[in-house]
Amino acid sequence: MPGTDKSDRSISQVTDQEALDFHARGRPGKLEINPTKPMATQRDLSLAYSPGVAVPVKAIAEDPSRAFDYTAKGNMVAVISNGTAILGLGNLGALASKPVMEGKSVLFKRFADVDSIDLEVDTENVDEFINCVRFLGPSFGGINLEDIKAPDCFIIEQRLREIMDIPVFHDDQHGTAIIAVAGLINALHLTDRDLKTTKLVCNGAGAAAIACVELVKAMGFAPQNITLCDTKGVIYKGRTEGMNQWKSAHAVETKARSLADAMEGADVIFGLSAKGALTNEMIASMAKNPIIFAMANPDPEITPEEVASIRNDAIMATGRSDYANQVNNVLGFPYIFRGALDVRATTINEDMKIAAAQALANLAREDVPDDVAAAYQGVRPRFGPQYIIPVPFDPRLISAIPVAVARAAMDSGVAQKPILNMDAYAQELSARRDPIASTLQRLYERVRRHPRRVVFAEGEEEQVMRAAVSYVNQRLGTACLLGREEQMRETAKQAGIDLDRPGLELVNARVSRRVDAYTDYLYARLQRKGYLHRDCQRLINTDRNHFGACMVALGDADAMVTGTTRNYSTALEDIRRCVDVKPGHRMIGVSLALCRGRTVFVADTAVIDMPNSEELADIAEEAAGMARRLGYEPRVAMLAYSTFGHPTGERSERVRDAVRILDKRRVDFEYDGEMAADVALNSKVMEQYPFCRLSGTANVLVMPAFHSASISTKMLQELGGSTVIGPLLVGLDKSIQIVSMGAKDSDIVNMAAIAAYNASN
Ligand SMILES: NC(=O)C1=CN([C@@H]2O[C@H](COP(=O)(O)OP(=O)(O)OC[C@H]3O[C@@H](n4cnc5c(N)ncnc54)[C@H](OP(=O)(O)O)[C@@H]3O)[C@@H](O)[C@H]2O)C=CC1
Ligand SMILES: CC(=O)C(=O)O
Ligand SMILES: [Mg+2]
Repeated sequence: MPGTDKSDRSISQVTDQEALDFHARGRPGKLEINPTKPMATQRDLSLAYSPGVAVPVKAIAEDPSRAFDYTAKGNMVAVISNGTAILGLGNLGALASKPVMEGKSVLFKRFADVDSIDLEVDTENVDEFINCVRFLGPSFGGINLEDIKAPDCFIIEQRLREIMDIPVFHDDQHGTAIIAVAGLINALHLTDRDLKTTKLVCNGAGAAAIACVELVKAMGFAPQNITLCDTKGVIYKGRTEGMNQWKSAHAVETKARSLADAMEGADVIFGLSAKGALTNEMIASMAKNPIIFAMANPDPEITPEEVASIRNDAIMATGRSDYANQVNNVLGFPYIFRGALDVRATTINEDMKIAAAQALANLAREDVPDDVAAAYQGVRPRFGPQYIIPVPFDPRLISAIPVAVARAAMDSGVAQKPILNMDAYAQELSARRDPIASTLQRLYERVRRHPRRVVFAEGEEEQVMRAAVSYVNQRLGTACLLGREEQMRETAKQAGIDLDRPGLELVNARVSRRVDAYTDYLYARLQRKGYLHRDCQRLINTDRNHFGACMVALGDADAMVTGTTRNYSTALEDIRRCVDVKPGHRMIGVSLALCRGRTVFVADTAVIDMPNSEELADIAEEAAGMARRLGYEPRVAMLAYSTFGHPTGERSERVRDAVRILDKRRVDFEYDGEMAADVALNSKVMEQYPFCRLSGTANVLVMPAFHSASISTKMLQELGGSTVIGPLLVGLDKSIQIVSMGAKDSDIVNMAAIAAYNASN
């Protein structure tokens, strides 16, 4: 059954229940809307709403182009569907299409920082649909039509393009065509084929198929070498059944009548139809080194496993993320609109589409640099049959494709706001990349290559169970859930969590054979600190933090994560009874704050209350080490309220002394101070101190005390819109992390991955 297959093939394989839970949990759905301007005071209200709002209203009324300056229009795309062709699932109606449309909107934001809203229009009447969309034009910078069945989609798109002055793009047609053509360019290259003589069969003659065939012909394929098939078989000249003008335009003179006939000796098959439409016999009858793009979603026309069982000379692609070569329009629409919006293009024309396809094809041929390799599950890909197209998480897409699209728009005369400096534009685009995703991806990737056994100490908690399941599903290693088995099973049953899977272990301290060993170990550590043997036995038997930490201390697990049910300091005390600080190190907390394309490490956010100068220097070293382990070259700012001696004060003196201590220690990273936070983080302000030894703005901030560290990270999170991960515990002899109370399963699994990562580094 789709979605329940638990084979090892995929790291993103999900069960149906997981998919439902994902959508239902927290705020239902996948989107929310956030304001971009403060709305806290009477003055804010007066500016944002009446009377202030009247000023931009009048400006726009006078000059409509000002809407791009004063409203969100220029970065806003509507994803619009009537649900008549939802993926390959058919006509399930407008409402049922909402999860897909919300998903597309999220992908716009996630991959290209385009704001997007989904609109489901409840009509199958073409004129009604067109009328509904045309009048929405002023609200948006672009319209992305989605999952509208053929031939209605052709009429809808064409009419809307004629009457609207913003780009209208039917993603299933052109997005799919662009990606399929990019993959095809590379597959033809690898199989040494000449496109003029290559024979292509396309199964499906709907939105995606017709657009693909048109783009393939525009590339130079000979029309007589392309055979289109639909549910009635081959579309041949003279056929009358199930025809329309768009199919007729591609009808060929041929004796072939069935898909099987057409596929005999074919070089390429495009599947844009439905699950299972291709048979083993058809695949066997294709030419040598066939190119097979089975693009139906969610299930392809034929699976890569089936193809592999028949022949080993094929280049195979599907629309799914869990196989090599994902030919899916997600690789296109976010970036194509990004480029089109940035030059305020009036349309997305053929030149822009071909430029996008070419840019995508070229990207797959480039060497994959280190920071990109993390996006490719495990092995660094090299251009070849298993890698003809980049993956959606490839961080280079955001700079490569919009640049090509914007340039093509400018060259073809549809750009209303040309970009003068393309290099600067490419850099700006890279900064739009979501930094948390690439940091975590790199980390996950390392753990996947060195899977670790992690203790989830609060195993009876529902969110902890979900995190453990996710940890295992993502192939990060073994998850040990601590708790009473009966209780865990009951909670899991209620929550619909399947605990019976390889790699997930339920560990009950009360019946564990290791209780004596852990008790003896703990007693040896605590006997001169007022603990009797039976006190230690009770801690091991009844307290999961102690039991879990001893598992790690005695090598029965590599790492541990806890904290959802106890406050941080209590959990830390529990752990410290069982685990030492690493010799020569100091235990501190480091938080990662990710905001507007920047990542900064803040320390110490967890342990030392009022550090003296020595301790501040230690904190700098530990935090710099952590930054380096996560792939950042540290530039450490020793923060204070003063900058390089002004104003003077006792706390700043300590920070200044810490810098002198670091000088004496000859540490191998950049640091300077004392300095105020704006000097550390703003290059313009830093320029006023030309002697400052940092080569750029700081990415590690050492706070003068725990309270300032804690207060500032929490303020960043609450007011500054930053994502804050941590505090991460650094300097312990064993890898243990504490999440904050009430952490969500995704936070817990991130922490477990970090703990697993630290266990190897
Ligand atoms: N990988 C990707 O990025 C994308 C994949 N797709 C996939 O392509 C498929 C079609 O989508 P779309 O074009 O939007 O849908 P449409 O409804 O516009 O077209 C569907 C077409 O497929 C044909 N078809 C359906 N079942 C079969 C079959 N068993 N054998 C032959 N032909 C068949 C229909 O034939 P008839 O005309 O006779 O009814 C029709 O021509 C879907 O599975 C979708 O998920 C779509 C967009 C992007
Ligand atoms: C990917 C997509 O848009 C589809 O399958 O319809
Ligand atoms: Mg679609």
